[in-house]
Amino acid sequence: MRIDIISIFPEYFAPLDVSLIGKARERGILDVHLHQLRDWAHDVHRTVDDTPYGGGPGMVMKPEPWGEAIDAVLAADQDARPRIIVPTPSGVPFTQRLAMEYVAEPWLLFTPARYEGIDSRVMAEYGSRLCVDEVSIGDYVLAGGEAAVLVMVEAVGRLLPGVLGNARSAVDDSFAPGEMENLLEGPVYTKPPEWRGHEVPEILLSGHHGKIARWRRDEALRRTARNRAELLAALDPATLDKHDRRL
Ligand SMILES: COC(=O)COc1cccc(COC(=O)c2cn[nH]c2)c1
Repeated sequence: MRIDIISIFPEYFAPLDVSLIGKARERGILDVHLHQLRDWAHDVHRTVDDTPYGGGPGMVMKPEPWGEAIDAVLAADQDARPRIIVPTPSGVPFTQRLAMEYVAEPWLLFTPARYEGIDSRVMAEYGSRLCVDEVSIGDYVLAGGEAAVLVMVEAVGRLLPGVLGNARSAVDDSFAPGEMENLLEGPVYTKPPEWRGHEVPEILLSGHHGKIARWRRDEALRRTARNRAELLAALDPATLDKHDRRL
């Protein structure tokens, strides 16, 4: 998978050199290209923003530098087209399901904005011939989209085959489509069996896999009811067996 990121703070993406994503890059599973937006701002001050038409607070990112930067990225591979992802509070929710859709894409282009956002004509220009997604990682406003890009690259990158290693499959994730979809992970434990007077739930030491699976689902349902009751409402009743309904 190829990922391109255009930003006025490319140094913000140093974390993509370490840990899981860093290793995936070393192993050639992931190919990340960073671009400094100001390289396409040709005035002496390399200006990328200006005051908003219609008035209002803050500044808007000018269309010209973005247009030239995106054109330059697209020119990197004439035979392919990237999916463009714009982090914004006004976007569709970023979910595990969307991450699974993105991991199937051969090429992603992230365009994190600063200030009040990018002149809307930029995405209109590319939306006519490419897939342009405005995506939100949550209902809050950041100073820029760079942190949102880090979140999405990690959520997508960890799903790439070979990144998590055989010990761990992303299929078992919370929110992953299927049995655990719309359920939060329950508690997890490891050695020692007793720590500062706290014991590991007996069932987990029993080796009885059927009962352990049942206990884990119960704990997932309880935690979901406590922290995200609205997700329970989204649960397909057909997937709730009589035991669940009793909870
Ligand atoms: C076309 O879209 C744009 O121009 C982007 O506009 C903005 C405006 C303000 C802040 C941001 C950065 O993203 C977030 O704050 C964000 C993403 N997810 N949750 C919060 C982006």
